[in-house]
Amino acid sequence: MTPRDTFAHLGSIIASLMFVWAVFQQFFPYQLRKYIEKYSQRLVTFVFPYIQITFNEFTGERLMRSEAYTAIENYLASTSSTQAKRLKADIGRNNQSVVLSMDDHEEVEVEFQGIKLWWAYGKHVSKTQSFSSYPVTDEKRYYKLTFHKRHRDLIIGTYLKHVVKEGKAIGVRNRQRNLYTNTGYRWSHVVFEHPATFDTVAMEQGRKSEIMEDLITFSKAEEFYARVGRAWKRGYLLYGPPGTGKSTMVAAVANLLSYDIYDLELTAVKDNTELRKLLIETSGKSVIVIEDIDCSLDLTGQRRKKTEKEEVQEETKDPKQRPPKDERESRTSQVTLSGLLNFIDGLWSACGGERVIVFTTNHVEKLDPALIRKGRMDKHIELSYCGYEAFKVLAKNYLKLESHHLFSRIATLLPDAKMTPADVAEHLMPKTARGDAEIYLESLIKGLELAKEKERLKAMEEGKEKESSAKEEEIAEMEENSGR
Ligand SMILES: Nc1ncnc2c1ncn2[C@@H]1O[C@H](COP(=O)(O)OP(=O)(O)OP(=O)(O)O)[C@@H](O)[C@H]1O
Ligand SMILES: [Mg+2]
Repeated sequence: MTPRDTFAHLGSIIASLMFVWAVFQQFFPYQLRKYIEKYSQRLVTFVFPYIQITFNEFTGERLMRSEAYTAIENYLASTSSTQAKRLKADIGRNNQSVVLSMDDHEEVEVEFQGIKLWWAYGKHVSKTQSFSSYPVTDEKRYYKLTFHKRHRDLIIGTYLKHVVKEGKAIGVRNRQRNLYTNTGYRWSHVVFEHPATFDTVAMEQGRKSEIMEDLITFSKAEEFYARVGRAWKRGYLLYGPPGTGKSTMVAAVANLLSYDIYDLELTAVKDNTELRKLLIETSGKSVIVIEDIDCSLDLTGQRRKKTEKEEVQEETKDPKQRPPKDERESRTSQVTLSGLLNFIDGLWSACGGERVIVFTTNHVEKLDPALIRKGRMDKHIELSYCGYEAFKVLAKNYLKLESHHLFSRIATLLPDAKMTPADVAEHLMPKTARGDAEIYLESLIKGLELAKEKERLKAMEEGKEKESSAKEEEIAEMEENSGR
């Protein structure tokens, strides 16, 4: 029997005595009763050297759900599922996993810096008479923390802060995440449930680990950013041909860090004021992504101009449906590069909470160096054609294959075929109910051979073009010389 059990036993004896007291109290005069009550309380506190703190589920006049209660619930979830004998189960807020918590009147033991503490879960039930004739049962749930009074300072000062911080972090990890998109200057959202993770992204393991480490370090560096006086943000530029996994990687980043995603469509934003409004509304713990940045911003500082075809379409519209000219013109006075840069540099210093900002592009060479300099876009990541290591990731994920005799043939074809991971993945997609890996690998080999041949012809064409333009230049030079 632990000392606390002994005290608990003692407590129940005192409780029984108090019950006896309650029965007989009506026979004692009021003054004497008060006197005995006061001293019995003191006696209990004296012999029971433990402190108890109750955290009710609802607090305040408006009965808001207490943040501390929710944090404790999250904090105790894993201990409860391993220790408690009676558990309650519910669907988590991410709508995917089952969350376990201890049932009524269960208790778990926790250790903090070598000190034992006990968390109990309980409820007070009271019956209140409602307007209908049926009484309504009112349940008030609570967590009760018990610890020895000699640890009072440590528990109240350090441990409770630790519980709330830890519980909130677990809550963030388990929360339902959203994908926000903007229509004009308004965000709307859907639940974000993209399955991509760094395990499914096909790229060399070394680069993958480096990116993951960078992200995790960033997400834990709140104190560092505060100390050096920098806004807690990190910029990523993902570039490469279409179908090499840029959008997939954005989803993997959000899943790794448990962040929301804000997919900012710059072409739908009228001007810098709207852009500012949108960015200020983003919350912390989010990835803000601007896809195809080269198509959204003309890098002279103005937004992409309408193509001739779009202009003609607008002009040939029914005049009744066509917006007035002023409005059409004002809609093309757009977000500027300098506006965007100002926000990236300045805005987030004023808003708390970490943010990862990602630009994607197919044409990195077109980007203004000001947009992608270090400090704005801290990491430049090239996603390129499928190499052997990337292929192996796809084969493992799509076909559950770690090795195969056809792998060596694929390894020799890949470098010259210049096939994107999206195309490789297409060959590995299940096409029949009877999924035979060999059929898919052979289809990929055929695809690679074809792609290699195309690349060869393209190179020849380019070679010819170069040759003929060199010849043209030579002729022009000769003509010029002879004319002189
Ligand atoms: N590196 C990769 N790892 C895993 N899957 C990939 C990879 N690249 C492409 N894919 C697959 O191909 C599809 C298209 O890829 P994704 O949309 O990420 O390409 P992208 O680089 O964003 O292309 P775009 O430049 O056209 O936007 C994805 O659904 C994904 O399944
Ligand atoms: Mg994309």
